[in-house]
This record gives sequence, structure tokens and C-alpha cells, in this order.
Amino acid sequence: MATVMKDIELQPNIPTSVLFEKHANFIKEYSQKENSYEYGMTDYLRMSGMFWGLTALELMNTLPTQSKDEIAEFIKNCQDPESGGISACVKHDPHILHTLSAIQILCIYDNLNAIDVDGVVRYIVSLQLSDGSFMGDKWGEVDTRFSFCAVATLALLDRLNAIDMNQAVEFVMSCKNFDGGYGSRPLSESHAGLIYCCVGFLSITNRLDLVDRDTLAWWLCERQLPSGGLNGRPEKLPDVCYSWWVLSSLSILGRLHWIDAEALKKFILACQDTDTGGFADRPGDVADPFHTLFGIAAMSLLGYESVQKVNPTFCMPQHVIDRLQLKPQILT
Ligand SMILES: CN(C(=O)[C@H](Cc1cnc[nH]1)NC(=O)OCc1ccccc1)[C@@H](Cc1ccccc1)C(=O)N[C@@H](Cc1c[nH]c2ccccc12)C(=O)NO
Ligand SMILES: [Zn+2]
Repeated sequence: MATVMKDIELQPNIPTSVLFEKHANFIKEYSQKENSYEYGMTDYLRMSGMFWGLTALELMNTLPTQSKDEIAEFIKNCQDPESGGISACVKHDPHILHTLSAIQILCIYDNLNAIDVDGVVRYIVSLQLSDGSFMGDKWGEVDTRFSFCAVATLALLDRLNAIDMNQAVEFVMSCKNFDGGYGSRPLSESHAGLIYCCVGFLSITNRLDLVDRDTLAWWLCERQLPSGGLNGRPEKLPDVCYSWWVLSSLSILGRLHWIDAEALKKFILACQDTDTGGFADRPGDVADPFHTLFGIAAMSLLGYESVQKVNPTFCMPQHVIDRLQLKPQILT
């Protein structure tokens, strides 16, 4: 009985280069369709959506610098004066995910003094529990994603000393599985997105010595399918955003060369929508800003020319990380 591996077939006529013009247009148009149904439906993701769009544009050297003040104004209006946290959109509750996205955007524009930095630090500190873990917001959900958001935000603000670092590391390590991967809580299944968060967390806290380097690198390489694409867990279909979660983790572990880069590049290029611009999760699907950022960021990690270098730990342009004099640990 043949074991059927879930994968896709690449069509013959796929693009052979990144269609930069079309992608820049796609992102700019997306943000202008303010009164469209899709735009309204994604209010709850607005701050993250802005991070995806702006980072993609900066990586393609097309950041709209003229929007700097209006974006700072929007972010200011999203900061809750009482908790110090930042929300996805005005009138929404603050959340650690969108607090990170907001700080990432302000760092790209070198405009951190647009918001109350001490308030943001106070908010992050207020979310840490006694076991070292972090809640996403006041409603109490705990997840290793939020551990990453906490240390990434504090590192960008140069305020890492505000939290109990040893306890924070203890909790993340309690989520390591025997396959070398990490889940969202202790005993949760390994997943490429959470592995990115936990490896990124250990990179920022300078504790990559705690990773089972080759076991984990092996699990990550096993994500590559015959189509060249990467999936997020065994038996799943390939998806261009997993190119980012897996490649950035392998880069931090110094094992990027274990992936078949040429086959992966072909898969990523095939995910471009040649009509609308943008990247979809898989060839032939509808493009969106999320998959557009992670497709471009993955191409950057693969050394594709005329894309700015991206930092694998922060998913931000390397020149921004350099300006902030941040040196997240990577293994060579
Ligand atoms: C809420 N999200 C998801 O659940 C996506 C859905 C998806 C896309 N392709 C396959 N599934 N899943 C996802 O992001 O999984 C990867 C992941 C999971 C956990 C932690 C980190 C990354 C997406 C949005 C979305 C929803 C639906 C369709 C496309 C995008 C999402 O917001 N993901 C997060 C993932 C992420 C990126 N950087 C992070 C840092 C810390 C924590 C999470 C993230 C994000 O981009 N935040 O800025
Ligand atoms: Zn995806």
C-alpha cells in the first residue's frame, strides 16, 4: 500500500523571479481599500497587518516614508493609557501580539518616542506569571508565542532587565518535546510557528545552548516536501509562510544549508499571484499581506538579490536591528 504524502504539483509556467512592482502595488492597494469588507473584517488584526505590509515594503526598498506621522498617530491612539498596552485597532483591547507589532513598526520608522515606552514596559511586566510564562492579555491565555512577544518587545526597547528572565527561560524550556521541537504549553505538540517563537526567544535571551540543535534541525528539514515547499507539521500541506517559520529557525541554529534551497525558491516563486501581485499560501490560492511578507522574508534568507537582508530572530530589516545595536544570538 503506497503511503500517500500530502503535497502539491508545481505547474510548468511558474514565474522565475520576484515580481517586486506587483507586490509593492498589491500591498499599497490593500491598505487603501479601507471601506472594503475584507478591511473591516480584519480590524482585529489591523496592527499586525500594518507590520506585515510595511516590513514587506521596506524589504523591497519601497517603504512609504511620507506615512510616518499618520502611522505614529494611529499607534498612539491604540495605546491604552491605563495598562500601557497597545491594541490591534482603536476601541479594541490591548494585546501583547499587537504591542509587539506596534513597536516593530515604530522601530522601522525610528520613531519610538511617539508612544509611552514606560507604559509598554509596565504592560509586558504585568503579563508575566509566577511560573515565568506570559499571558497574551488580561483574559489570561498562556502561550509560548507570548513569551517571544514579551522579550522581543523589551529587547527593541532595551528594557530586557524589567522581567524575571530565569523564570521566563524555565517556562519555555518546559515546553520542549522529545523531537527537539516546542509547543505552545508543556506537552503541546511541536509546530513550526511555535518553534520559531521559542528558538527566537532563546536567541534574544542568549540561551541557544539549551536547544537540542541537531534533533531540532533534523525535524525542521523533514518539513520539506517533493514540491520543494515546507509544511508546519508532519502530514500537512506545504505553505509559503512555513518557509519563514522553518528557515528563520534553521538560520538561528546555523543549519540553513540543510534545506534544498533551489527547490524551495521554486515553490516560493510559484506562490506569487501574477495578476494581483502578492503571495498566496500555495500556488493558485488568493494572495494576502501575511503570506506576501513571509514569502519575501524567506527569499531574503535564501539570499535572493535586491531584497534587503532580514534578521531571522525579529523578522525585521537587518539595518534596523543594527541601528538599535541589537545582537540576538545565532549559532554558526
Ligand atoms: C492568526 N494567524 C494565524 O493563525 C495563521 C493562519 C495561517 C496562515 N497560514 C497557515 N495558517 N497561522 C500562523 O501564523 O501560524 C504560524 C504561527 C503560529 C504560532 C506562532 C507563530 C507563528 C496569523 C494571521 C492570519 C490569519 C488567517 C490567515 C492568514 C493569516 C497571524 O497573525 N499570525 C501571527 C504569527 C506570528 C508572526 N510573528 C509572531 C511572533 C509571535 C507570535 C506569533 C507570531 C502574526 O503574524 N502575528 O503578527
Ligand atoms: Zn500560511
